[in-house]
Amino acid sequence: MTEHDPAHHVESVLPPLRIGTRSSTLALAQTGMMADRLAEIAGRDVELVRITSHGDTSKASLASLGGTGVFVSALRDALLADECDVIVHSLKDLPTEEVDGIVIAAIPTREDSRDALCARDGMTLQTLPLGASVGTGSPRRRAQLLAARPDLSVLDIRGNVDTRLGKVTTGELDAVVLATAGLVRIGRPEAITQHLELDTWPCAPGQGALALETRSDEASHGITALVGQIDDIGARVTALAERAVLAGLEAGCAAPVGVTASISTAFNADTMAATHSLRIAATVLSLDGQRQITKTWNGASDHGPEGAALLVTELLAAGAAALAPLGSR
Ligand SMILES: NCc1[nH]cc(CCC(=O)O)c1CC(=O)O
Repeated sequence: MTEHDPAHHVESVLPPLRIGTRSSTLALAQTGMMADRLAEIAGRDVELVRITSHGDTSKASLASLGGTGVFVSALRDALLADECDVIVHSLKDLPTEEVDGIVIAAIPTREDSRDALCARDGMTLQTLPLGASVGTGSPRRRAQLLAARPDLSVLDIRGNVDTRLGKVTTGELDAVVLATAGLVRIGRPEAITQHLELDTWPCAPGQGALALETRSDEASHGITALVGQIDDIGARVTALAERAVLAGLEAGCAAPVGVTASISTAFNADTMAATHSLRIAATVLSLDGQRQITKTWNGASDHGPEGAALLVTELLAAGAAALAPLGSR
């Protein structure tokens, strides 16, 4: 998908649908995929509008800039200013509180939500040498790494997915932990030397899911409905259940919290109907990885918000707030 792909040129009176995106390799890859799908269903031209924020140009740590929210705000400002019609985010980077004038019009089918170890020489968490250096900017991943291997030297890194991978290629680090989804989307799945399984290594809430936002005013209803056609109910239910736990804990994407939701479908021969059950597992870790609390909930897939609320109550009752700085959202 390029900004002016002739394959997507359709004669019509409508101006092109403008899709706002960050300019990182990952953002362009995932927005391009969504642009292709929207062009197909919209029957009209689409164009990408690149939005650069302070977070993309500054070398300061992400935390000092106010977290990943800096990227999100720039996109939302452009959407509200009518510089674009749709914006595409990684759902896990979206703060959990709602914003006036904006709706999540679609959460498309989710990519693999597992984290991945990308180590030199094909190594795994088990085979990395004693004291090996592993890079991550995420407190959750740091805590999970130290829980598995307290001897590791976990280094705080930031930058785009390609920059992070580069630190392993050049020998600066022995390994980095990244999201499988991002690696797949930028076409680098071969860099993965070990998938970290969700039952022992829960992901960030919403990891692997995208969120497409539109304006919620009357005039934008047509666009919201159009974008809504690429919503995936399973992705929405699981990703929003995971985010509800994060919101209930009043935690942000930088908190050492992993939440994984999954749906299983069974056919009931008595009622001749399929039942969809939802499982949510939430873990809060201490920053040093030495302590963790995990709670799980199983129920009907349309009771995700209630399940998430119950988990939050149980986690807090078990002392989650004392275990880790959940922080402000
Ligand atoms: N915070 C950066 C970020 N936001 C979304 C992804 C990956 C793609 C996804 O989770 O959908 C990444 C990179 C990473 O965590 O490795």
